Amino acid sequence: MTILDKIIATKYEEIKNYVPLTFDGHDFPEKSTLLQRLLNGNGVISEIKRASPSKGDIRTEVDIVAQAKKYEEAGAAAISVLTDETYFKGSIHDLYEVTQVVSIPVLCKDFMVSEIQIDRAKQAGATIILLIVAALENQQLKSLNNYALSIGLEVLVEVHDEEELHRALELDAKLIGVNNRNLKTFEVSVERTAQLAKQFPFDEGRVLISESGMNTKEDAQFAYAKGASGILVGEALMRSEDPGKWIREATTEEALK
Ligand SMILES: O=P(O)(O)OC[C@@H](O)[C@@H](O)c1c[nH]c2ccccc12
Repeated sequence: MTILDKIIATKYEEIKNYVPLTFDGHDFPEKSTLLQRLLNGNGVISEIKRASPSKGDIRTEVDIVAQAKKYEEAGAAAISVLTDETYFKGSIHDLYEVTQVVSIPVLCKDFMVSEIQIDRAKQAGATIILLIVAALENQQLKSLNNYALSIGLEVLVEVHDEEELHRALELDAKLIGVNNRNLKTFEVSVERTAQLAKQFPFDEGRVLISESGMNTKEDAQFAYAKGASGILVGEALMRSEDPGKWIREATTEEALK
């Protein structure tokens, strides 16, 4: 059993125990789309990540509202909030706290296997959800994708190899994330982005986002040079003394317009 299998199995258990949310799903600051922002220029999807199965605790006691505001002020393309509780020490409440205070797009970062989770993400104010191709059967992938789009959410479709990229393209996904980290072995290599970029149809209105293992500005420049429009950064920003500076240095001028 891989770690991904374990996370998914736990997720099904978690879903059984969901208590209805009290958030009303309205009155959030209005948010632009991530796709539009990344078509304008290269930017950083900045993540709130307290812990992870590969790194253990990163910064569990962070003031996430302050952190999210720093991200937004620096010109982040979007904010990603890890909501998985068991393996990442996040929660749907973390997401809700962030969506209330920012007006840039917010990604609910979780292992989506059911429409209930998508409804909850929306109720908590997310504007984007993640679908991990490696974690889903084709039918499930399609129906969750259609469902999320039908309720007005954007979908970031995550891939790790060529076969998964083709499955994402079959959905006509516009936001495709190449995860540089293998979720089965935790191995990280930015070369993944370079490899898959070679197969990527950079037609109008489709963007590649390079996810994970972006530790330095040079990593960001490398990903952009290979064709990425955005990068998704968690740990480096959570550990940085000045996440705003990190984001500004990895964002192009056009992205801020
Ligand atoms: O902390 P990093 O290496 O910058 O990675 C961020 C992000 O890409 C990573 O958190 C991530 C990418 N895809 C995921 C799927 C589930 C959970 C987490 C992730």
